Amino acid sequence: EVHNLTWEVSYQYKSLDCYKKLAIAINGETPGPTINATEGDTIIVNVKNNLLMENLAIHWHGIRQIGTPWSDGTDGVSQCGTMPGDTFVYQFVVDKAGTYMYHSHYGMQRESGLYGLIEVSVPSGTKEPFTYDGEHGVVLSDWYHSSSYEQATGLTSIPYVWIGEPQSLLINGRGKYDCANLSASVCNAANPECAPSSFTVVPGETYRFRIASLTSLSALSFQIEGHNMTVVEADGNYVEPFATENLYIYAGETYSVLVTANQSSSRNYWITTNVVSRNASTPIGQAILNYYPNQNLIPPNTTPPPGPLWNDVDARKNQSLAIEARQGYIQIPPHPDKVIVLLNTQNKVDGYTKWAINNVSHTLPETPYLIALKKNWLDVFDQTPAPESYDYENYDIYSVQNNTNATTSSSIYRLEFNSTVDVILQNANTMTANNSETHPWHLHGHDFWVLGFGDGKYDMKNNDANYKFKNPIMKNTVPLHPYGWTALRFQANNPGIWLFHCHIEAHFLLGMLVLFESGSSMVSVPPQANMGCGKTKSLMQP
Ligand SMILES: O=C1O[C@H]([C@@H](O)CO)C(O)=C1O
Repeated sequence: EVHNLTWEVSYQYKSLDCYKKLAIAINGETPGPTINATEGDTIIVNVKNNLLMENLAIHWHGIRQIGTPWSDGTDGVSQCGTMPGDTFVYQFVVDKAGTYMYHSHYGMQRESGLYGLIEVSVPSGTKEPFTYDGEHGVVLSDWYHSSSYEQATGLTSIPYVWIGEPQSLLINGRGKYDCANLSASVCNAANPECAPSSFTVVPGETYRFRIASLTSLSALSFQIEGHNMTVVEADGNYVEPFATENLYIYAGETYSVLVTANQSSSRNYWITTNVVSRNASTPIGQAILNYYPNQNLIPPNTTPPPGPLWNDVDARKNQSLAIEARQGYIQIPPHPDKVIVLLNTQNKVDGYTKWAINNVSHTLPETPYLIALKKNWLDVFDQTPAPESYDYENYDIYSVQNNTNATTSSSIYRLEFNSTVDVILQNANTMTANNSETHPWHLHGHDFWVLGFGDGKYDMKNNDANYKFKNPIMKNTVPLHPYGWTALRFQANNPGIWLFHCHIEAHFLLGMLVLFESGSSMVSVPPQANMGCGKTKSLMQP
């Protein structure tokens, strides 16, 4: 089946958390429309940029774009941003059932609300390894009252101005800011736009909640008062089911959990989400689990569950360790052809605060990499190979980072086509004493196997011994925990050039990204629609 969608992207005044602020909407809505499709379907999205004053690119997060790298929607990598007034047509196949998402991949635009869910069901006649009676989609996001322009300006200035913590957490685009002391024209608690989201369940039935985190900064915990959840899917891959009271979810991750409506049906229950990993004052986000036939917006008279403590790192690591592939769904190449170690540090470069990988803070070129590679334009990006390791014998990951030798570069990693690559993400202290952050790393164009997580410095001499998992799950986004390491393996089997980056908007802007090229010479000639910027102007036909 072919789904032909027409989207108009524009700024709209929204009161998502009761506070009136500009948001980017698709056909007037944020979150945008959910894309519902069946495995094997073709999705065509005609995206009209009505933002008036800024470019646009939309990334289909978790969709591997096999054979369609032009549709990955990443400004500076796969395409030139679509200019105001122009329409860009994305076309791709959703080749694997599961829960995915889409969002802007232009500057820090995602922060403004340009995102939504992609739900891909199994082909008819195929059974999933679990059953349920109904389903609900849940988009989690954090919400700032400052604009992405103010944020990006502060982050790229001297002195550095950090964005701070979000004002609200949203569940399906609805939150509640405290409007006390603000005029009703700015913040109106009675505005129906910020009434809580409500999810209706029939007593006794089991529901699949497809949950995606589109936060720009926050790591979250998600919980439903009085109900356990069973995790069954992560990033479009089946999980060996495990029950939990709360789900930790990092920016760029998706999960499916099964929830049975097995509590007293005489009332509704709270659904809450709260910030973890950072010491935020952001209030919890709230929604309602509505037991039919109670009225859907009646707030329970219980205290909403506050969720786990922000600094309970062990609980988060334990969930990471609990996620394994569902039995029967594992096939992994036994050995890597190459091992790349990526040290994550916060650095100063020429007085600017940056994030760097092996001391290189990455920048995107004017001309998209994919087209530069196809055309063999050597002057578009730095041809020096990106560094594959750091000085791990001497480097102290616990000391305050004050590298003076960090640089910026547009260099890339070139991987042999079809080779198996292990990537070890190594965390370290930031430029603040006794501080190391959580970074959710997302790979475009592929899923990877999660080989293991550990504390401290990864032991390079004792490679495989560090890998803990018997049944590594495939994912496209994985957390790197404070002062720890995360190991993953993937096959470079998708021709093109693909971003691998921290999914925190501010960190991506500040260079916390790398690029993996493989088999790009096999990619066919780029559509004109992807061109128009940098050197690609020379390819435009009249
Ligand atoms: O990139 C970041 O900068 C701040 C802090 O390190 C300096 O203000 C922070 O918490 C980040 O994640």
